[in-house]
Amino acid sequence: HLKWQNTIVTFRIVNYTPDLKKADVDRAIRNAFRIWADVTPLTFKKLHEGKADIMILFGTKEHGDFNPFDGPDGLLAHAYPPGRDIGGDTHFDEDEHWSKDSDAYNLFLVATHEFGHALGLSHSTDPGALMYPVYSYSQGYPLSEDDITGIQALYG
Ligand SMILES: CC(C)C[C@H](C(=O)NO)C(=O)N[C@@H](CC(=O)O)C(=O)NCc1ccccc1
Ligand SMILES: [Ca+2]
Ligand SMILES: [Zn+2]
Repeated sequence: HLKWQNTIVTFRIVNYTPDLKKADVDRAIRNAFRIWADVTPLTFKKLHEGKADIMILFGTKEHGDFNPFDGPDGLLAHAYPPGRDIGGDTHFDEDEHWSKDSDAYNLFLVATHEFGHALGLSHSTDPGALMYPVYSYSQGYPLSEDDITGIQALYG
């Protein structure tokens, strides 16, 4: 599929980074989903066990999907487009430092970018877009017009 067929999309945080308090990870993930929920008809439901649409985990190097991470910097995270099984799953490179401020790398910002992929967006060529391929820290609202146009072309 290009997109999720249900308006309720489930997610589960399978493990946590030691870089942040559990509550900070939960908040960053919740806020990242809210950004997309606010511009689509989608609702995101957190599961505490079992198989969710979007399984979220932190791992290093080879972490179970044959798309290994690469140590500090470089690849930060990846997410699979909508679909069964690995579809939607979102993985973060635990060899990065995850932050809740301007320190590299801000978990909320990276998660919002990754969930864009998990909802079906690919990269943008617009340097002001959150879906631009390269991380850059910014405060305030993370989505550009380009991001919103993109997601509403899929789910609007
Ligand atoms: C080819 C993919 C798998 C590269 C990967 C990515 O885009 N994941 O969504 C990634 O980690 N990209 C790095 C940049 C790079 O590897 O060149 C990145 O900063 N991604 C996270 C990001 C990008 C833009 C805004 C916020 C977060
Ligand atoms: Ca890395
Ligand atoms: Zn990306």
